[in-house]
Amino acid sequence: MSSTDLVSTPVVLRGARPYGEGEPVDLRVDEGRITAIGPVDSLDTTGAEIVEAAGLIVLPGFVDLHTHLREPGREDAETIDTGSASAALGGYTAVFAMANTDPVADNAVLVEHVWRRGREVGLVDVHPVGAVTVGLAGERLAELGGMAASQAGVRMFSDDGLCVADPLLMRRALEYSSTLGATIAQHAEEPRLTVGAQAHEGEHAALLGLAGWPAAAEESIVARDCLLAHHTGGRLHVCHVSTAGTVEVLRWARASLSGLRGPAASGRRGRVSAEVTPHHLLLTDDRLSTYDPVNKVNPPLRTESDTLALRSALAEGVIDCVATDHAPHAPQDKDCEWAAARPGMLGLETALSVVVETMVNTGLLDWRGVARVMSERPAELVGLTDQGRPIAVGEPASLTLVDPTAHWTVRGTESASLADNTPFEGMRLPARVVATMLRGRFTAQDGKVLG
Ligand SMILES: NC(=O)N[C@@H](CC(=O)O)C(=O)O
Ligand SMILES: [Zn+2]
Ligand SMILES: [Zn+2]
Repeated sequence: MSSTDLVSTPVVLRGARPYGEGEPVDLRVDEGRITAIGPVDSLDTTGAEIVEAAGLIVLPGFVDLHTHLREPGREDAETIDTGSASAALGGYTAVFAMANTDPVADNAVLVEHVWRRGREVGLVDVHPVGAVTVGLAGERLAELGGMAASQAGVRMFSDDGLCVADPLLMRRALEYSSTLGATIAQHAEEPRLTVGAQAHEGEHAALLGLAGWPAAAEESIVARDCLLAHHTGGRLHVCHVSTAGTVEVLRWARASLSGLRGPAASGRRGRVSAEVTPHHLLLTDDRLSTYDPVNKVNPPLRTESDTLALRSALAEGVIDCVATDHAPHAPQDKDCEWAAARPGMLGLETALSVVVETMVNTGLLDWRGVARVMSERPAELVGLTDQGRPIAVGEPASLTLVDPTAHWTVRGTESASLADNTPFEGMRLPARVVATMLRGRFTAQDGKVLG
């Protein structure tokens, strides 16, 4: 039995505001579900642990469609255990673990192993993402059916880290996965346009003499794949959208290719969804001047006008959700010269604060909107039925308590992740996750992980 199945003590959360709206309420949780919601001090507290939550906001637990947990293969950078702890501290109750491990998660045995290990740790639901192609080699399709039918019930496939560049293979992947009700998450990067690329192709890369990664390398693949999704009826999810041009392509695809939007259209005419990372919402390529590889990421940090376009697209729903692309790296892979460093940034513990800084404090999203982009929409995209649910009686108690008035200073060394490659080091950010509850049991409280 996994620790998440243990019967938990009843809890009454006292005085929090669901979605930051209306009057504070008390919310009672028994055996993993919300059993009562009422005015403060109106509920039966018999046998319950009372948790004071005045001034806090309660949201549905966050769902991350894009996490790198590095196990198996790079347990020196992250493990399912440490990555789950980081997720719980960040307010997450479910994460999708990318397949670019060593060995690659391209078969039923491996995805079941990751899934089972996630259950044993029990801090967050770990859903393995299966590779699209065998060994991420981009040559032949992996056994998608076997992974979907395994205990792990894989519902998302991705070669993330690499692009499924061959259009015929991408077509076949979309066709095959649609019969499984699964989604292909594409790392959109035309490899011929990014040979040796080190940074966003623009003014800063030119000044520093770094080989450029042009926006068109992303946009051309996104355009191609939207057409293929339309043609095949497959479900496409675009990973880490980073450019204003990609936003325009998504807008066009949704407006002109009928059937690309909304659950009603899923299945027959194809469907396209997209995510943006917190770092692409906040950071720009002017950070490159320090040559600090902590700023190296794929796709690269872009320009300010890109960040602004990404923010509006997220607010409007052209980009569906926030996904962290939490990419821990061991010190020897980051504390080295720029060209040798691996791309990737930590993200799980800072995601909410960066979303508040870029989306809430700018007036682009309210807390209801935060629930939509960090929990409800990602859960819906992959068909999770017990995550991203309304905060209502009878629903699973997978919840995140947030202090909207807190400020904190990011320190990589204080994170639960094994790695410390946060690009937000030393930044003072707004809002803090105070507690995370997975099916009625606290997984994190006041910055501590509860195992
Ligand atoms: N984002 C990154 O820069 N790196 C990711 C791979 C990826 O998401 O493409 C990683 O696995 O480290
Ligand atoms: Zn990627
Ligand atoms: Zn990734």
